[in-house]
This record gives sequence, C-alpha cells and structure tokens, in this order.
Amino acid sequence: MESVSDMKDLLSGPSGLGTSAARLGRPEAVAVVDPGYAERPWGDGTAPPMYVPVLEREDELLAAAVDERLVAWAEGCGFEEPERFLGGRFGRLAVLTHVDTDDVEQLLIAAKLNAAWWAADDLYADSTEMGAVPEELPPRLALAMAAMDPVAPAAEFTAELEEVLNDDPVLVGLRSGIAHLASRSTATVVQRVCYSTFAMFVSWSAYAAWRHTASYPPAWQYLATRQHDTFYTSMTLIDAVGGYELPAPLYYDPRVRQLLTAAGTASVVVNDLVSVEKDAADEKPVCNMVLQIEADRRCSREEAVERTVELHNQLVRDFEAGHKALLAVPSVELHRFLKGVKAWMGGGFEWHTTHPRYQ
Ligand SMILES: CC(C)=CCC/C(C)=C(\C)COP(=O)(O)OP(=O)(O)O
Repeated sequence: MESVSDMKDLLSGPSGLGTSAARLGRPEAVAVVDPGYAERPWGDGTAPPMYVPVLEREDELLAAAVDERLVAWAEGCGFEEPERFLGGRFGRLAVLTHVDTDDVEQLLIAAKLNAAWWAADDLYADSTEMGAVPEELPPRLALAMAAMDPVAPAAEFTAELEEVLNDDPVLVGLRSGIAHLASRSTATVVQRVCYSTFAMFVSWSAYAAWRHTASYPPAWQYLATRQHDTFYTSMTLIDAVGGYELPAPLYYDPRVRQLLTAAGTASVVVNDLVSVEKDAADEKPVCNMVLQIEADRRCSREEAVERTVELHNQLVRDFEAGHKALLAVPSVELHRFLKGVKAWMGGGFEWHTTHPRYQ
C-alpha cells in the first residue's frame, strides 16, 4: 500500500505510459506477444468464423471446485435456486478467463461478481419471465449502486435502506461480491469496478426505455450504448484476480482504455451473436446487435450475423495491433494486464460457444 508521501512522489513525478519504470528506477522486462489468435467456427458452423485469441486454459476440476463454492455462496445470498448458478457456470467462466491464477479464493472474486451482474441483468433488466419490468429497472439499479458502494450513514434512513438491501438476493450478491473483492484488492480497484458497473447501468436504463416504448434504436445508437455495457466490466477484475494492481495512471491512459473497450465490446458482440435467438424470443425483444442491424439495414438475419462477425473481428484485430504498439512501454503490470485481457477474450469466446444457455 502506498503512503501519502509515496503518493505525492507519484503525482509530482512523470506520469503516463512509459514513465513508471523511470520513476521507480527499476529495470522492467518487456513481454513478447505470442501469435495466439485463430479463426474459430461457432454455432452450427454456417456463419463466418470469429477471429479470437486462442484458449489458454481449460481445467474442469478447478472449474468444478469454484462452481461448488459459488453455489454455496449463492444459497447464502438467498437465491432460491442456487443450482441455477452452477447452471450459470460462472466458476468455469472465471477459470477460462483468468488464467494467471489457480487459487480458488481469487477466482471467486470473478465468479461471484459475474454471477451477481448476470443475476441483476436477468432478474431486473432482461428476462420478462424472471420478473424484469422496464419501468421498475432504474429504481432497482439505484439500489444496486447503494448495495455496491456504501453511502454516508444517514440516521433513521439508513436503517430503512439496510432492510431493503438485506432482503433482495441480487443486492445481497452484489454487496457480498464487492466485499470479497475489497478483502483481496485495493480501494482504487473497488471504485474502478463500481463506476464501470454504474456506467453499465445507464445503458441498461436506455434499453429499458426502448423496450418499454417498443421504439428500438438504429444500430449505431445501440452500439454506442452497448459499448458502456460490455465485458469491459468483467475485465476490471483482471489484476485483482491475478493478485496485483495496474496503477490508475496506466489503467486510465486513453490508449489503454481504448484497447480495453475494444476487447470488452468484442467479447460482448460474441454474446450478442450467440444469444440472438434467446433475445428475439422475449415478449419484449432484448436489444441485440444482430437484431438492430437486421432492422436498421433491412437485411436478412444471415447478413446481419455476417456484418456483426465482421465488426467483432475488426475489434479483435484493433486490439491485437494496439497491444503490439504498447509492448514498448516498460511496465510489467501493463503487459501482464493486457495479456490477461487477451486471455479473457479467448476464454469468453469458449464459455459462450459451449454454454447450454446459448445453444
Ligand atoms: C458479466 C457482466 C459484466 C454482465 C453485465 C451485462 C452483460 C454485458 C451481459 C450479461 C451480457 O449481455 P446480455 O445481457 O445480452 O447477456 P445474455 O445474452 O442475457 O447472457
């Protein structure tokens, strides 16, 4: 942990890409990017392949160990069907995407938070069958923010708030997931994760307005909204799960941010591609890039899928090129983080294309 005087040094010294090694006066290794990308078929094999980083780890035993702990946790949060979470296989998601640790407690940071985000997404935002009501979404999300990011104590009003926060499994799950993260990371990372989640909630509210009015946006507007609702949020956990921290001046450098958002968007476009049938089937159809392109460009589903794959592949190639460009930066943490982002994309593709939810 840095002291106040360390922080002053940090702030008065040079900042931004390439300066941390100079500031700390230590030699740092420059990692080499492996050429680990491949064109992978998916679905029934009729759509064009997706260009993705190769899968770096598959470990069913480790995934089962994390999923077992996750189900017990979900039961403790009050979810009625904790096995649903094993069905959700978020332990497997953590194992496939966070390949630089095999410590179950560390992997549970990602498993718990992804499970809680997905629960909020299904139960509050997306699934009419599971109780999502567009008009009720914004106030529910406001409480989700209070669950994740404790507000200042406010006498009798806090008691009333606490009652509600303890009564809803989604809110208990979000709060507990953040507590697990906080016990193993820093306040900076916790706030990074919270604020990325809150930006995502604004996008969910936009989708709710579109679904409520049955007036869907053009593809460009959906994409602009989706780009703040992506697996970027899951990727905010990469260093915390790996047991290190990418310092904020590097994490928020615009070049790094652009790479992370390209990776997050590419990974969520995979989700749109595999969930198009499920999203279209809801009585209030869920916004989805394929569906928005199909409506906006007045084309067939098949052509909309092709255009969406093209977009995905371009985003991955942009990430690949940008990653290479940043290899010159002398920061071990940055290289480890970007390698982690690449591995997340590969694991995310594997998870989505093998998960029964999307078959
Ligand atoms: C894990 C995480 C950051 C979840 C936030 C919401 C999100 C980006 C998804 C759950 C993926 O998108 P979508 O809501 O379309 O997912 P499903 O198709 O319902 O699985």
